[in-house]
Amino acid sequence: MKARIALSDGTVHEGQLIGHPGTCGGELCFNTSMTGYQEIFTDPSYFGQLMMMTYPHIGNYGVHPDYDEAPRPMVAGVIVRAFSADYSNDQAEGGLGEYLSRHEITGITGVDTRALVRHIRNKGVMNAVISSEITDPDELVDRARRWAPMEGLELATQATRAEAQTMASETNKFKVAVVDYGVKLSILKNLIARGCTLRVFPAKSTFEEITAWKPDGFFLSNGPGDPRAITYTTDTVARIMTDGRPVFGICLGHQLMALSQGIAVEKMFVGHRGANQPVKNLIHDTVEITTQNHGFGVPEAGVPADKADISHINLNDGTVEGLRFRQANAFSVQYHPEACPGPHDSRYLFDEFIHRMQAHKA
Ligand SMILES: NC(=O)CC[C@H](N)C(=O)O
Repeated sequence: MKARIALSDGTVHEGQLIGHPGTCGGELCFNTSMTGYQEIFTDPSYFGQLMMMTYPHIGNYGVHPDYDEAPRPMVAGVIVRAFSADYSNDQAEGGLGEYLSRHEITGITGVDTRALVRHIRNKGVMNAVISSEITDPDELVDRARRWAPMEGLELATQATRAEAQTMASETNKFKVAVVDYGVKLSILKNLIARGCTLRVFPAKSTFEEITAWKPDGFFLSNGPGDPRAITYTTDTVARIMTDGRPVFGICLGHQLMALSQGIAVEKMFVGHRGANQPVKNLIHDTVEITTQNHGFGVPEAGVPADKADISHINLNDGTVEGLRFRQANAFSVQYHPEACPGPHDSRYLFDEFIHRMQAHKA
């Protein structure tokens, strides 16, 4: 079946439907990871976004429940160059096509993704619509134009859990309160593997609700949408930051921590999404290859010296990738140290969080 993708600037490409027949829309992003499509499609930070993979062959190793970062795909839609209906992987428990169909995700294949990625790279990220049912290009472009812009969009309430949940570790060395704005499962697994018993709280939880559990530290998660729109958590984050117990934040969590200290967060031109982004650790003077997924960021000029030190920068464009806060027992990174998918260069950050909780307890 034919499908089309239309961008809000009038660009239209034709291809074939994959997954569920229908119409979907959102911010058109691209990811440069060569593998890991299932982890990417299920990353809750991508809620409300259309995901275009720059790697051309997608689907060829199937799907497996262990690769899920959430119980279902979270992207709004999928764009690929050459979808593979056949797969070959002795672990696979099914094909990507039926997986997308089962979860009612609409996608398009046979699209010149190189041309589309370069287009966005030059013009900046923009909204788009994919459809297998609307054939009129003008109507599709019109729908893309009318789709809600990512700036100002609050999406964490659609990615968080409804109720607090405890996840025990065998050794139970530390109690970590996780504020879930759309947390990736592999982040929780990294904390549990280091002896942390977790209580994962819904995004709207208050400081009192969270601290009643008596955690040894706080973790502020990744998540979708514009961090400046998540105003219901402002008070909670501010009080967590002045509490004294260690705080670690990843991506959206990092952005919320920055905002709580009066540090600005802005929408980026294109953003960083992929498993191959070089980052320099300015404290260790080393380079890490990192996994990233963000469209907002902290501008370097907006980090006052009395508020935070920049600990990491992106080597492609020099943007801020990590902060050590001066007025809080807190550190954060813009990228994803759990790296699912991706190289594990940055997992030392989870160990640092453990060391900080050890030191604070002592
Ligand atoms: N991975 C994330 O937490 C993404 C944070 C935020 N939604 C952004 O796009 O910048």
